[in-house]
Amino acid sequence: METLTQLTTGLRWQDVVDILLNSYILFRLYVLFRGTNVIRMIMAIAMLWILERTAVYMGLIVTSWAIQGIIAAAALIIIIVFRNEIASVLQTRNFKSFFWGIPQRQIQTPVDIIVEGVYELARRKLGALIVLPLKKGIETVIQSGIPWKGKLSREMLLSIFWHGTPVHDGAAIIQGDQIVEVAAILPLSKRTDLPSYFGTRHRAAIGLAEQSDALVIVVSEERGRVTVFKDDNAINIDNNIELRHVLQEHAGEATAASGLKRQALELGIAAMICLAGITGIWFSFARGLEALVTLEVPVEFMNRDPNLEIFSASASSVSLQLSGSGSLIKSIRSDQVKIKLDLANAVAGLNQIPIARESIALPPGIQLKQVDPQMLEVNLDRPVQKTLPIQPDWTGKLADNLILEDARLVPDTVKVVGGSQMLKDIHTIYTEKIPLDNITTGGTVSVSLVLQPSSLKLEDGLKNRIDVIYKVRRRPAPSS
Ligand SMILES: Nc1ncnc2c1ncn2[C@@H]1O[C@H](COP(=O)(O)OP(=O)(O)OP(=O)(O)O)[C@@H](O)[C@H]1O
Repeated sequence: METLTQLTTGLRWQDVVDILLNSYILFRLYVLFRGTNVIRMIMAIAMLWILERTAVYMGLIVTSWAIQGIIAAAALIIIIVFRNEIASVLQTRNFKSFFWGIPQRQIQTPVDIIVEGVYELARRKLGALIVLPLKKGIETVIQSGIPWKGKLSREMLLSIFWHGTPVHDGAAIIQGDQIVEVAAILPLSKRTDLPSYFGTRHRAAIGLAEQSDALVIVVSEERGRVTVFKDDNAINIDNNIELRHVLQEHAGEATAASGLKRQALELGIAAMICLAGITGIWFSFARGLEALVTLEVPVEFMNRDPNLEIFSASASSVSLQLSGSGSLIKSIRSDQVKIKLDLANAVAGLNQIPIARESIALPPGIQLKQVDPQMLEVNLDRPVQKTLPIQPDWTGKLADNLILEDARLVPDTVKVVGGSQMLKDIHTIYTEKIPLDNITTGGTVSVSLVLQPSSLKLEDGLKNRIDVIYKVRRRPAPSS
């Protein structure tokens, strides 16, 4: 319970959307590919992934590498081996079914109409091939014929298989109470043990029965006989009662397979598995074994009064200790973390700005552990200009027999820019130290100015160097 609370604390609404959205995408993929071999391969890959995670958790390095390799190869195999199946699924679905369509409930096949139609075809010796698919799709096995959206009726069956009709060759496919396709080409069986009177029509029926769970009815043109093919069985039908019985059995399976309750249960379980899977993946990334990192992040100031300038801050960057799952922490960069301090309430002078949690923007899944320092001192002031005299900062001592007679500075004043408060107390700018010890004659020395405090600046374009022209003379010898 405690672990659950730990896991869910700090869960943002974006995280919930993240989990739900990806679960829905996974669920839609399931709905799109269910009943095909692709979904079985994807499930196998999912199992491998769980194994791989377990191996990583247990520290089985080579095993986890090996499984990773198998997963990569399996993903490639799916695309290559099942490319036709994938293409066929994508082609046969419309836009709606990709995103929100719920699979339609199978409408019950009207068995009596088929029985009547088939026996009428047999009586008239009209060859016919009728397919009643069950749960597995047959799109990938047959060569699709001509789409035919027509309500199933005895007359419709007779007219489709009438010799004069252009679509009488091939098979008619019935789904629910609709004939959905005619002139479909079925795969021929390669069996060698078939009776000699089984020509290509029968072979095609056997071929489809072998490769799917569909039931196929054949009306022989030559013999006027009805045969039903299902799985590996060929059932010779002697009368319409027998045919009704076989069809009802198949229709019962179809209803059970596509019954609303069963379908709702299957989709409900699939939805729960998708949600659980994505939640597991999300938590393993976002809340996996916790790791720590310390980042030095530069501070950005915002909402400053435009009449004030920042003349100094106690630090320009802040050290943040962050925690999160190992994989997230490993990939984090300092430019993904931002610290924005609000100076809207700051006034001229020294301001203490606390570094609040809200002013730190972190990537999703990363938590803040520690901030150092927790407060910044920011000195704001109105910038002003001031012209100040320059003083040479002599150091050391001239030789005893020499006197510094004159020193001229070029220029002898300088324009500086700084905060108004600070400049109030500054009356002179000093040069860097000029040693007297080595001076023996007059001359010129080029020196730089010392700008103290560091927020003090020279006016734009001014050079931080001046010339000091000095003269020395010999001290008159003491009169004896
Ligand atoms: N692969 C196929 N898929 C769908 N229909 C096929 C296929 N091959 C043949 N047919 C259908 O079977 C007809 C040919 O039947 P054929 O006489 O060769 O078979 P049969 O098994 O002897 O049947 P019948 O007893 O009716 O003569 C074709 O005109 C066509 O309508």
